[in-house]
Amino acid sequence: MAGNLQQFNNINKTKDEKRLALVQIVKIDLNKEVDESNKEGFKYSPAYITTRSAANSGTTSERIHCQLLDSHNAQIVEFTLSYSIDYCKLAKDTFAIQLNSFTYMLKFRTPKDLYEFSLLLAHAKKGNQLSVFSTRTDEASATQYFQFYGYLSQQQNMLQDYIRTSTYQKAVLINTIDFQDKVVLDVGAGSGILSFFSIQAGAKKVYAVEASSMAQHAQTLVDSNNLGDKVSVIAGKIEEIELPEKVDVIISEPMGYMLYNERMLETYLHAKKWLKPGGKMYPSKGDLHIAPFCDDALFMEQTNKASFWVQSCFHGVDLSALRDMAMREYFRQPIVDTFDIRICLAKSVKHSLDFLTATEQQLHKIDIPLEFFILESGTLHGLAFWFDVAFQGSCQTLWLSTSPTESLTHWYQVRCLLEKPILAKVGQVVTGSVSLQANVRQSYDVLINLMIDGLPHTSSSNNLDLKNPYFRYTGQPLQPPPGVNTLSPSESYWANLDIQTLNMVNGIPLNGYNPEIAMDIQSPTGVVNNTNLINLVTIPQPNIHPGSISSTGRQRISTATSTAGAQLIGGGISPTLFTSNQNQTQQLLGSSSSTSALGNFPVNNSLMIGDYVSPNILNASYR
Ligand SMILES: C[S@@+](CC[C@H](N)C(=O)[O-])C[C@H]1O[C@@H](n2cnc3c(N)ncnc32)[C@H](O)[C@@H]1O
Repeated sequence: MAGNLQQFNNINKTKDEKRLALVQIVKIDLNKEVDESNKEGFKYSPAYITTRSAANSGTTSERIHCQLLDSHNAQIVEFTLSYSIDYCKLAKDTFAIQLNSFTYMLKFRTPKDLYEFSLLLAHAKKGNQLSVFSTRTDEASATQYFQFYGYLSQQQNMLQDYIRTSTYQKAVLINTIDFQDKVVLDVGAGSGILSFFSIQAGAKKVYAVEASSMAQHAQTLVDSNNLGDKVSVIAGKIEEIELPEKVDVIISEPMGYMLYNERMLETYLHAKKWLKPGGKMYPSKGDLHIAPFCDDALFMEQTNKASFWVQSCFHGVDLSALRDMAMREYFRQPIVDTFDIRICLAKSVKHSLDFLTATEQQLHKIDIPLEFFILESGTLHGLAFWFDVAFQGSCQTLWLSTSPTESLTHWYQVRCLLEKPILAKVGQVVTGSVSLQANVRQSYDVLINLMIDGLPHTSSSNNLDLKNPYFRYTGQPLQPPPGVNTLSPSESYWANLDIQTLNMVNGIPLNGYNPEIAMDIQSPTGVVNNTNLINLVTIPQPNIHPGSISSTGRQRISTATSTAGAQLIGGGISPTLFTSNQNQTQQLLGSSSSTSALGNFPVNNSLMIGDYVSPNILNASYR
């Protein structure tokens, strides 16, 4: 009898296949009585169980594949261990496992052998338990999601969002004290860009965890940048991987549309199980802003689309029975694009989330009470959403903003329409709520409820599907909403021109009224070359693509006239300009040409839309 389990543990048929000895296997058909031959079976005679790990489809977790073999190596039964398999210890040396309608009694030579075998099973069952991620995510959604992020082109789109990427880099580099000689966890590392920034700030070790196949590309970059000793790329989900140590800092870019789409913030919060007490989070806080807006054109556009279904004789067919369904479908779509802040009828309500203290569970249902003091009369067509995140570093706090008043990012803004708009008058108070209910499609059902305070008959609500937004951004310059002019536009235009003319000499703008500007320096081409003015040709341009979102969408509407002011919000200014003088910065910010002010890169909006594939085309866009 080959009863020593330890001895058989060492018999590896393949690298990860183990053959374990059993005393005997008795198969019991629960519907029949145990026959005589099976009684014999309890005598010691060799039998085996072999276990082999097999990758789970689409995930990095492993299953344990088992075979029960008799003494002649013939297979008795084959099965895969899962958390749902029933097994129990029957006696100090006997173990029962139920597979389909049969129970197999596995009798071991000694209790110690049984104990070792049950440890193996317990471990396998644990390994097969659904992770937090799998429990909350539909498998098809996860597959599509990680396929999306496995494309270099999608990572490029994010990297090329200049506001996003440069704000992250700046947040890290102005707070090197938080990174110097520290251990960092990069949650959802993608190409590894945030890991590289952490190393630039002096981190001694970075664990770059990435669940999509992008992990391989990140490894390539780590190797080609000779950082293999400092950056460890770990392929897998944060919820399922193990780290060799706890970390001082967690860095991540987990924000989706409306902040919460993708449910990756939950992954970010989950990662705190690896954070040392007192550790830092980059970013550390998120604010979701919500404001009521008026936009007749948008409302009409959606309504008109549904009007197609009003036709009573479309190729001879009456479609009108589906008109209401079509309306429902269009109004269930949150609209992703940008707008002039002046369409907002009241100041935004802010809902803050402190990433250091928040829990994953808190994000399963987010209820936000609303109270708006109407500042502008108009038809309230719905709610506009945008978000800001803060990097509250030990040295300095930096904000990354997706506000309509700031430079456009690839998150744009999101608007949720009401099918039944509300007429709101200045001085009135609008109350209500937004409820975000997480779903297994890595997104949220958005329920909005609004009414003029004290007037229940004005109440209006809508239920939207954040997973299926309508991508409406065209890149066209923004039009101010009608009815915002309190001065005569024609007169103020000419008045403005007069002021500009006063400030020009031979068509060249003066630095205010500064008489000291020398206008007499001639370039070899004969063009006046004023050293106080920025020279777009000779300024070294950063080797950074300004991003696919740019000047045609919206330049930052800013009251800040200094570079410092712009730096605060991570505005769309090239790093080289942080050192240039105020005139230069202002001149560039004021640029309205169709080439980017940041590096003379031509901006092609149709290309941009092509890069950020509309969810309505592929139904697979997360950003
Ligand atoms: C918005 S991208 C950010 C990529 C990169 N950090 C950057 O800033 O460019 C989010 C990344 O997180 C990964 N990710 C999402 N959920 C994850 C999870 N649960 N575990 C590990 N990676 C995840 C995605 O595959 C994706 O590459």
